[in-house]
Amino acid sequence: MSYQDRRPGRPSRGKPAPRKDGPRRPPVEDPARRAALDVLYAVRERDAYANLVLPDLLRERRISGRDAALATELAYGTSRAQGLLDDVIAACLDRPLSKVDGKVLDGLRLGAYQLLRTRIPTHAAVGSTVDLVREDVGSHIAGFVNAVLRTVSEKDEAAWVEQLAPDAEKDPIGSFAFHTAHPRWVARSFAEALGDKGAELKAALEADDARPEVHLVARPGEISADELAAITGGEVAPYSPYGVHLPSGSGDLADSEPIREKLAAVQDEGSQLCAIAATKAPLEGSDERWLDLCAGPGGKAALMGALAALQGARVDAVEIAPHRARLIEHAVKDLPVTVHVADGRESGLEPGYDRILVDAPCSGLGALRRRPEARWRRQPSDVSELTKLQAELITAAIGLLRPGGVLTYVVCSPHLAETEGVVGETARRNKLEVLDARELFPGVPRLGDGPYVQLWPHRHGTDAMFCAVLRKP
Ligand SMILES: C[S@@+](CC[C@H](N)C(=O)[O-])C[C@H]1O[C@@H](n2cnc3c(N)ncnc32)[C@H](O)[C@@H]1O
Repeated sequence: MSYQDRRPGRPSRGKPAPRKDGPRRPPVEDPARRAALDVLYAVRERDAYANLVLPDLLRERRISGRDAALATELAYGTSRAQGLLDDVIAACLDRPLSKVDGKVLDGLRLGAYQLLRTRIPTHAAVGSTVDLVREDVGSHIAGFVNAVLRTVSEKDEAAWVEQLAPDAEKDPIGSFAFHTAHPRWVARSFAEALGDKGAELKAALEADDARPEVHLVARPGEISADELAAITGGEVAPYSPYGVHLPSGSGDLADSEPIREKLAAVQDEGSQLCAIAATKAPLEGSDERWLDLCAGPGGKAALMGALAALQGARVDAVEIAPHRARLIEHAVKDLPVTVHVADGRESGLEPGYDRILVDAPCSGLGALRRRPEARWRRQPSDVSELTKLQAELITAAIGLLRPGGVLTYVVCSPHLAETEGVVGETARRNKLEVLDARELFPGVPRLGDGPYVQLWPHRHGTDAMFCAVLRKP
């Protein structure tokens, strides 16, 4: 289908006639789809993060209730499924996708998502999308958008996948990747970490494509997980003693009382478990000086700080980005945590720490559920740059650790290069003892053969966090 094929007003056989091109009608009031489309523009044009743009936009425009839920579903769902939607749209065009104007493509993605992955009726999905694109790009494009979306609507998602996905026998990873809207390289990295190209890979990718639950952490010493669950209507988490899982659709939490009062914060249960592990790794001798070397925005620093307060320890929190350091300051207010804006590779801090957490910058492949557009933005080449930085940060941490001290290395990724690869190599080179991290995750099932811990959404309901614990001789 090309722009020329479908001019506005040209009737299409057997389908509802597109609207006549006439004087511009006032736009239909559709705040949810308008917000979702504006989020897609921001992600594509400004490299914005959907999960940061949308909440601000909903607040600014006072969109709430069902409209907010629909905007969220459409903005995040469309971002998450982008590659799959693009393949379907491309199959309906007679020109490369790269020749389609950016705003028009965002509109087509939004429309195709509604057609393939929601129960919104075809006429509403198509009509509302055509209206939005017409408003932003002009009437001349309406016929084209209408025609492409009508073609998309001729099959459901399963039929499109059947037509376009690689053969499952010949290319199981490519096939699962296509079915679950993941780039192939991401699916391959999951397969390598799991050691599986079959049912478990499928389960991992499916869980990664589902909307995640929101987890809260109850601040130790302030409120128990039971109390927090009772206040919020959530459920006590299965593994973290401080965790609460909220029911889906809990809405904007920033204003809820426990969070405002700093009794609780939003934090994935896997992150909680890793921060707790960093504070519990076995140690002989003093246990008072703790360091969080990559601390922004401060989730783990706050949990470590609360645990440090209970046992008379202190935490230094290092962060290279000043704006993220400010977020840490906010998160650790009233806790025994000192924030330093510095490069962790040369922080200038006094060596001799008893415990150090290196929660290193990483590809984030373990939290793709929470960052809707990330899977399509990340590139394999990002990983090699990151592993260099990760190794440098671990090496700097080793220099700051006292003999007998423990270093916990965490990334939110299952990619072997930034997990076992970087840790194994750096530990060998520096003659560190690798401890069995599984012992620091009591009650957590399916942790494999050790000594490292890799959590997974499909096994544990957490982000895919990796944790290694090393002791300096
Ligand atoms: C994975 S995040 C840490 C998350 C944090 N621990 C939490 O739980 O909220 C990694 C952080 O490291 C910071 N960072 C990147 N390079 C750094 C460096 N060379 N030194 C210190 N921090 C760095 C990033 O800005 C980012 O805030």
